[in-house]
Amino acid sequence: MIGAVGQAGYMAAGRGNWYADDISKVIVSEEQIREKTAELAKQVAADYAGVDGLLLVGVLKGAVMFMADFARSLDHPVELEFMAISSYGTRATSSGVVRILKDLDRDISGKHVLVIEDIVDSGLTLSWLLKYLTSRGPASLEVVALLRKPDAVKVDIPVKYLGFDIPNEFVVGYGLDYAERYRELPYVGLLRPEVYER
Ligand SMILES: O=P(O)(O)OC[C@H]1O[C@H](OP(=O)(O)OP(=O)(O)O)[C@H](O)[C@@H]1O
Ligand code: HPA
Ligand SMILES: [Mg+2]
Repeated sequence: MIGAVGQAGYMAAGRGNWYADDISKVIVSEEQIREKTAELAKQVAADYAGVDGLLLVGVLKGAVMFMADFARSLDHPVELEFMAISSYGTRATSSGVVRILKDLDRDISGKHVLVIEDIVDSGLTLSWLLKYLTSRGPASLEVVALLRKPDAVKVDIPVKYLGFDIPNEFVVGYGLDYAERYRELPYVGLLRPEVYER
């Protein structure tokens, strides 16, 4: 479980000031994200050395920042594909109903697929997505997830490449939103409950 670090540095640097009253602390800093992303990319590059046709499937919108940084850290040729799925909408808990907003644009059969996710919370999104992708016949299928909430997981998901286990609280930033806001923050922060309980 990763600890919290102070927010003062970001405030002093003038980043995320708009949200100063909404974020109570930084859960994963920009530097921690950068280091972990490089570490995960190194593992993946080693595991897939010599493998042709590695396809990263990013789960929009939350994975947008992580996908971009991970792909650029990876010393291996990849192709990029995106799906947009949503189960949270404007709520702070999963609706349990996964909706496809954008499907794959192509056939993934015979491809080595890595799903890129920002967070495994209840696990419902990935559980659904892994079944869906498996039915499309990839040569292999694994998950790279930046964050996981071990105390929230309802469905056990095999996450081969994991960044951080974090506390079971609602977080935002680095792609993660509440009601479409906060995605652009460069770090992952704890959203004050007053914001989503308003
Ligand atoms: O493990 P779960 O409880 O299913 O939660 C994880 C999913 O929830 C979020 O997506 P969301 O539905 O908020 O869509 P978004 O990425 O467009 O924000 C997040 O980006 C993950 O895809
Ligand atoms: O903690 C979270 N924050 C934002 N979006 C999410 N989707 C699942 N869990 C979260
Ligand atoms: Mg969301």
